[in-house]
Amino acid sequence: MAPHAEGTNGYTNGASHASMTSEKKDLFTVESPNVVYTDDDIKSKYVYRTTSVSQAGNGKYVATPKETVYDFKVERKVGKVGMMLVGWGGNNGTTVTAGIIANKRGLTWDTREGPRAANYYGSVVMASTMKLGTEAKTGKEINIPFHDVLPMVHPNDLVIGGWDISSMNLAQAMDRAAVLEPTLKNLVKKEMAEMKPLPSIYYPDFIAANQGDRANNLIEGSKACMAHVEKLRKDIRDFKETNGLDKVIVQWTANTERYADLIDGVNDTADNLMKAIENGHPEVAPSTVFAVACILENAPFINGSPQNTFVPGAIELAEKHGAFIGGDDFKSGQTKMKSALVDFMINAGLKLTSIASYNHLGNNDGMNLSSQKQFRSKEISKSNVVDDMVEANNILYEPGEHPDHCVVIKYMPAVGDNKRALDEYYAEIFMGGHQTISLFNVCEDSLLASPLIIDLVLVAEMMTRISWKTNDSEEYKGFHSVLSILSYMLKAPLTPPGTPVVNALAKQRGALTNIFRACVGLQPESDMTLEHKLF
Ligand SMILES: NC(=O)c1ccc[n+]([C@@H]2O[C@H](COP(=O)([O-])OP(=O)(O)OC[C@H]3O[C@@H](n4cnc5c(N)ncnc54)[C@H](O)[C@@H]3O)[C@@H](O)[C@H]2O)c1
Ligand SMILES: O=P([O-])([O-])O[C@@H]1[C@@H](O)[C@H](O)[C@@H](O)[C@H](O)[C@@H]1O
Repeated sequence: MAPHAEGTNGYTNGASHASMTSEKKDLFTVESPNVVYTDDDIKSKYVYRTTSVSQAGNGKYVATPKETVYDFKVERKVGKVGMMLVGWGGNNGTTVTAGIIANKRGLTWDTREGPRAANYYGSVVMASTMKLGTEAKTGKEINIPFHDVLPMVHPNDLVIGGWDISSMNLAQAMDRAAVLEPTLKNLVKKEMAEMKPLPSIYYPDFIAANQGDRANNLIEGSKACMAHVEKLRKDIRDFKETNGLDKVIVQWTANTERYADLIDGVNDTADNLMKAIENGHPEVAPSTVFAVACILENAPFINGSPQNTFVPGAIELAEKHGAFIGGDDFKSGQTKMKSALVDFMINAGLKLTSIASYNHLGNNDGMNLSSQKQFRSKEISKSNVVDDMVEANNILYEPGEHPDHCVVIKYMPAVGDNKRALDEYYAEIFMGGHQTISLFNVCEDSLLASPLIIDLVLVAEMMTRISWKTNDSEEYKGFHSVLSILSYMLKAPLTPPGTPVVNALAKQRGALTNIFRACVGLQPESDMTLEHKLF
């Protein structure tokens, strides 16, 4: 692909590249012949620069710089967006709902440490910044709120709904969750008492038996069927119509399910999965039925739990329909730290040889995970997070060599949502030495997960308004159905079949940041700062 000639306006439609009117004045404008603003969208030509490597024999390589020109288009109108949570009555569901209400109303409440105000701390979109560039005159670094890099929906504007197998209204469920301060709960409970989860599907074999007591808000039927798919599709359509929404994003924040067996002829292809649902096959999980319903309704579906919701047939179905899916398992605390610390240690040339991760917690999630099959789903998602970082360093690790790694989770009711995470990282260092790093991390699990639920909705919704093409095609199209751009918020990132999984936290954030920058024609964030070195 011949690189686009820099400096010429790649557009002939006469649209000026600075005239822009939109409901919300953008924080910045990109002045470039490759970026055009209209009332409806932002179009940019972006030169994507990579290095193509080929083997030259006897262990040598040839590295060839490569350029691909992409045309990106961002729809500027945000529209009215709904967030539907599966498991809305859980600790995460009630906490994120109360948090958005508190922010929307600008609430403050008393605590033992004094007054506290609503915030979005822990959300990368709402509470972090990115470097826009350096000030022309002074060279000073200018950082902007992440939320302002593209026209994104504001969480305060989200219309929230969802399903739960428990009939409790959101105020009762918030009390049951025991996460938030009573002073805050009192300010939002009236509004939350009006929120009632829709009945949901419940296939007992997929979650711990100890969850049975709360299952009193059910759609009839205890295994997959097309009636369930159609009911959930109708729920989404009704929610959209009742609230006058332009789109709905659905997230699974219900209990962790056991892994589903992967069976040829049942869930290996889209057609077989649909047939399996029609035939009521017992190996189709509730989360997969939700995924199918969302794919058919073209509602992005994100799995915040570790089970293998996206069996191969579900991924193929999403690809066939051009629907967005993402997952798996919110990356909230212990694993988030791990994906940063392991990246630091290995990239510092320290040979990590053992990672021991233990945690205990006393919330309902912990109770569900006290059942071996459900714990196994979580053990898998918490264990694979170091693979890419280890494989990338063939100086420290032989092929197939990796640190010892154990994951232990215990249910201790007394501590409730205040998860305790203890980690020990043990490494070989210079000349036969050792380094031991021990971490003790205490947090309300739901206060870490709730901002991730918000980020996942905001980014997934943004992706529905981004399309791309190359010079040799007229048609713009969406990103691949599997939204690997969501990886930063997830423990076990789902990626398009055959593409690599990246777990390193800094790389995940870099991908998210730089893809959004590319959509307005900006080059990736570079820490080279040559302007401060070459003068
Ligand atoms: N920090 C975190 O809280 C965190 C981090 C990573 C992953 N997760 C995952 O997020 C999920 C939710 O966590 P939580 O603490 O809110 O758990 P929770 O047990 O408090 O809430 C789960 C909710 O799902 C409901 N539910 C179960 N099956 C359902 C179904 N088929 N349809 C609709 N609702 C159903 C339950 O009634 C419950 O209200 C869990 O799978 C957990 O592993 C949580
Ligand atoms: O995100 P993270 O802190 O690594 O992992 C957490 C686990 O430690 C915890 O036991 C579980 O209940 C949460 O759902 C979450 O998965």
